[in-house]
Amino acid sequence: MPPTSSAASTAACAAAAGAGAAAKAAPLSRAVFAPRRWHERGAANHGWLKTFHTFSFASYHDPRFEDFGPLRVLNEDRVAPRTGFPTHPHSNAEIFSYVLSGELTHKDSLGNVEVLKRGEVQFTSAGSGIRHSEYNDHPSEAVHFLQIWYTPDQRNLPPKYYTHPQISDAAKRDVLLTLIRPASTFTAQELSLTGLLPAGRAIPAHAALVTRASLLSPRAKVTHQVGGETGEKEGERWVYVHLAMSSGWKDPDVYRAALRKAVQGNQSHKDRLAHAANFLEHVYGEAPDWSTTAKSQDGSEHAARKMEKQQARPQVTLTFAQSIDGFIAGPGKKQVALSAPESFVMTHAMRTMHDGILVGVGTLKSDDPQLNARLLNPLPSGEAPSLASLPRPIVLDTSLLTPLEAKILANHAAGTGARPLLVTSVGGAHAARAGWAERRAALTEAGAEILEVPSSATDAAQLDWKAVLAALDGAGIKRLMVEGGASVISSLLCAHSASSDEPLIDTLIVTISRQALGAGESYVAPTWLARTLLPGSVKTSRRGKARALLSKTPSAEPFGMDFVLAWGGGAPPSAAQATVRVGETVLEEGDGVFVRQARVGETLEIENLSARDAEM
Ligand SMILES: NC(=O)C1=CN([C@@H]2O[C@H](COP(=O)(O)OP(=O)(O)OC[C@H]3O[C@@H](n4cnc5c(N)ncnc54)[C@H](OP(=O)(O)O)[C@@H]3O)[C@@H](O)[C@H]2O)C=CC1
Ligand SMILES: Nc1nc(O)c(N)c(N[C@@H]2O[C@H](COP(=O)(O)O)[C@@H](O)[C@H]2O)n1
Repeated sequence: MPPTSSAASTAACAAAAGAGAAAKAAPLSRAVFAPRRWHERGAANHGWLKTFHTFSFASYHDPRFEDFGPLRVLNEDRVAPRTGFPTHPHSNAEIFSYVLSGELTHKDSLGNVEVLKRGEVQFTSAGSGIRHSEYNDHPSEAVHFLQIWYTPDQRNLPPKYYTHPQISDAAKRDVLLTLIRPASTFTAQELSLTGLLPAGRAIPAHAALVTRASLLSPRAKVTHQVGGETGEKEGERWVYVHLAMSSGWKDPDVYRAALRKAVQGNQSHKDRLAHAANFLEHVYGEAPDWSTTAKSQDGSEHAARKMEKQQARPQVTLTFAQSIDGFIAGPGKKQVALSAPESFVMTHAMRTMHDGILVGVGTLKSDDPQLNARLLNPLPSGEAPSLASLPRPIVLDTSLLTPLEAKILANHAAGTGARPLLVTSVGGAHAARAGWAERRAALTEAGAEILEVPSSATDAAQLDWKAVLAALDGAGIKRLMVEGGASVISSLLCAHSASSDEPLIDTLIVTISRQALGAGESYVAPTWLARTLLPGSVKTSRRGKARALLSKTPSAEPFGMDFVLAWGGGAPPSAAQATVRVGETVLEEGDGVFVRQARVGETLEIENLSARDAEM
């Protein structure tokens, strides 16, 4: 039976913390988030048992991950049919099993025998000592469950055992259901109960922690109020959120091997193409189409999305490569290959997803680029990218100074490149300059199309971005990739930022090279970059919509020695795997996140970004 929606476990763990005034239901102000990625957790595949360990456990040992407050173990286990953990002892641990799918048979030295199914929880306070076994007696179905251990704050307590009546999915849907609370928050009469608890009653733990579960519907949000379950007034708490791997087991060895190849430069050309296509599909929600008939069919999906937004402009991707110290070219605007070979392939793959690639005339003169997709050759089909799949080179060139011998013109004349489009200003100072009309005629003769648009109202020397985009849209450019250089990137970012209600950039993709240039051409001051791009800047921003794109956590992907960061893109929410946002951290299935320095009274928002249920 396929795992359907199940529950996710949110473990909120108490920490000794300094005092501070209680905030009133405000978002976390100074909390520190540290993701624990699924493929970085300890993992073992014993055949009968597939397991992930958040903390050191069994043969997995990492001194950085021993515990988190009283939270000592968080294992996500899949046990094959008719196998399990034979009888073994425990003492001074509180053990919580949470079944996501399948059946788990528990037997212990206190005489308890129980077959736990989805939605059933079981808690053993091992105290001075118990022995138990956990078995999957089902003939054909694996059991998938979380096992979580807490370290009690008292040693050698009398052993105790608790279960719940089955908790339905409906009871956990779109709420944070409290399963465990500190024993100190129960009455003596409540504490005297053991075994099967009344429906809805939380389980007491001998530790300062609260454990909650949720089944979040697509796009639903829940809010965890820090310290809200224990009535505290002030101080700091720690929170751990774990997103269960409900849509199926993922093999960490396969993932790590692919990652190693990607970062060590061991990818074959085919691997590089596949890696680039996967990444772009993740960002845009569609993979590049390299069939010979691709491109210039007006990208129906993009056109549809555009119509939804009623924009008279193309979908815009701004992309560039920068050194680790923030330069996009060397001193004197000398062209530098900052991108690793792997990310160059990704950039060329991205080019084939756009109708036009735009640069300023500065770049055209200094780099003489081709703006084609030659690095994709050969495609998986064995062929070179077809002429029909190539984007049109576009140059912002108000004075029409594009050299007649530019490669983009030569390629077009030779039948190996799409027709260049030169964007110039209509009338005005540029057209009045000596030789403008002659250059216009010569460039047209050389095969270029000339597009005239008004100059910027605020800066007569520059073209107005809204006018440029509208004109390109009219010329059939429905998807535009802006590559640079320094002045163009800077002016587009400024225009985007200034245009609060009608942002101009839909997707931002930045290749961060590990090279440091020390000096060179930067497109913008690093502090401005940080203010504009970094998550959190939205808080201080008065430019809501425009900055909204840039204030989200970007996707990050290694390409050889580079990291590529992508904001926006518009991929539809995935239905294959759950993805949730915890504060500003995005988790995929099997990931967790440590949240430190959350203050009592503050709120942590968790949102399901995917098109399937998320279980925490
Ligand atoms: N690392 C990377 O990813 C990339 C790096 N680069 C590097 O960038 C450098 C070139 O940058 P730069 O010299 O600034 O040249 P640009 O390519 O940014 O071109 C700037 C010129 O474009 C014209 N222009 C017209 N309208 C506008 C507008 N609205 N905004 C900005 N420019 C406009 C202007 O010329 P006019 O008034 O005559 O029309 C302007 O001088 C090169 O060293 C190149 O190697 C380039 C691309 C990518
Ligand atoms: N992605 C990327 N990485 C770099 O390191 C770069 N220097 C650039 N530069 C851009 O690519 C153009 C060259 O294009 P062709 O290979 O000739 O097609 C260059 O002009 C910049 O726009 N990009």
